[in-house]
Amino acid sequence: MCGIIGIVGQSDVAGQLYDGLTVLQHRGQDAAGIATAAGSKIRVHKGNGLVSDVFDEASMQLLHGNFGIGHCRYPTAGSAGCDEAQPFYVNSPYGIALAHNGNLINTDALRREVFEQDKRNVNTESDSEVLLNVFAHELDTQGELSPESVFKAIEGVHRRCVGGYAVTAVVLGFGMVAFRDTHGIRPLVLGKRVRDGRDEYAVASESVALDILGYERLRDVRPGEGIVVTADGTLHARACAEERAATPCIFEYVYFARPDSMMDDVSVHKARMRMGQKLGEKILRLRPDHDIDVVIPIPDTSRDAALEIANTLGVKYREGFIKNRYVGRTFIMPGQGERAKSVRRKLNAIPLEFRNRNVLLVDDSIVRGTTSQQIVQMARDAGARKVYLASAAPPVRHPNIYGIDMPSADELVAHGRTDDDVQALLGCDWLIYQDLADLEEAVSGPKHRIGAFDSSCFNGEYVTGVEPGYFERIRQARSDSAKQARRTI
Ligand SMILES: O=P(O)(O)OC[C@H]1O[C@H](OP(=O)(O)OP(=O)(O)O)[C@H](O)[C@@H]1O
Ligand SMILES: NC(=O)CC[C@H](N)C(=O)O
Ligand SMILES: [Mg+2]
Repeated sequence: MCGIIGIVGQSDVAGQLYDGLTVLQHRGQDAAGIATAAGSKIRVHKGNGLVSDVFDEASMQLLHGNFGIGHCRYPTAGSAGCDEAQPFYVNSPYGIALAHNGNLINTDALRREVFEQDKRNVNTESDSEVLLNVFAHELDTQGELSPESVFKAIEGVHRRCVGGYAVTAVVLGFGMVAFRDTHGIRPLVLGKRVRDGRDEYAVASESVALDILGYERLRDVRPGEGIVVTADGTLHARACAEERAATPCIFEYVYFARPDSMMDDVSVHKARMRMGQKLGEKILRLRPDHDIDVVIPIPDTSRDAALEIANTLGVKYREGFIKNRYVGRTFIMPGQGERAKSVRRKLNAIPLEFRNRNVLLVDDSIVRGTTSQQIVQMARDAGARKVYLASAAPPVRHPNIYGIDMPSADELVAHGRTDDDVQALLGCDWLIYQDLADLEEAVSGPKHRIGAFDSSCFNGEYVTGVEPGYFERIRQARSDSAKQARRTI
């Protein structure tokens, strides 16, 4: 899941973009970049690494302009090389730079179409560069540059691109553009602040970026909607596709987003607490006479849910694993070897909290099983009598194709396995998963703010539909073994 941000201010925005990216870092740790527009130049600085690695004082000083965009990347297409870091730039028409969160599922067909019909070469394997060229071509076919011609171009993108996408772009001499796929799979929020009596606007993947920059959260960008903020700070917005209710990716609430973010008007923190409450109630239903002594979260993301499970069970909550704050998120690391090694480097047990106790470990999700398998063993080594494991999400049994890099079903520990099989594989004494209906209810909340979700990795139902043969193609291109083979060629 990448993080994106776009700002139109009244003075240079590079500093704000940098600060915004640092709080979106949890969405992508592989590469980062900023593009700003001033005079006759779009300036782009990007590279592999964390935001703090990619930028230094010298590079920041070159990023002039009162409007710009930023990106931190977690690759789901192409390679992890620095040529596929974002934003991407294209010189015609006008000069455009674009940053994309999500994943297109018709990239191959689009790439051919862009080359044969639009006469544009896409120079990398990135789906985001394809998306940029589709947008550029669609804008090129419009008349004079105006908010309306940009909206028409976004309509063209929606007609041609299939998949999940939240996008920010800058058009030289004009302003910032933002849009969200027609299902609203990927998140995008709009904010405003006033400086010296003049309006400044920002869009970002998560509202936490708006918070720390002092922007008021106005609303989420609607599915299919286009946003244009011209360089003078005037906001234009209109539907660029038939209006429909958003079906946001439920995995954002389970794992990706920061708990202090609001997404599609739902507090991620509250959603996670409700997940804990529901799972606690399920445990009580199935085992009213349970013998759990203590509930221990697997940090970081499961903490909110674990605390509510403990409250619901009336059992102590203890921090039994200490996280090394200098190791990043393991799930979004590119290869299985690195992920597996990182769990042990990242988490260490406090034996005192485990010795002679029946512990309930809680994780937000179990995907490849990399974390839970090692953690269950660590709990036993630390002296636990029995080790139970609860997952605040249902079993992940299907690939994600809209911006989370789990393309291959056979890498998922629950794929083709019963819950008992997974329990045996992970080595725990009892494994309990959240039910999907409970998860969806937990996220939409008592006010039913979200009617339906993209829950495809849990139920195999893909809101865009999927062409026959697609899953096999991405499995061949993007499975861990395919990536490993590419690295060794
Ligand atoms: O079953 P797996 O394939 O191991 O994936 C699931 C685990 O990965 C994530 O943690 P991560 O370390 O990425 O981040 P966190 O510190 O935010 O929990 C998630 O929170 C689970 O703990
Ligand atoms: N996770 C994402 O949003 C990835 C964006 C884009 N598909 C890339 O691979 O760079
Ligand atoms: Mg985790």
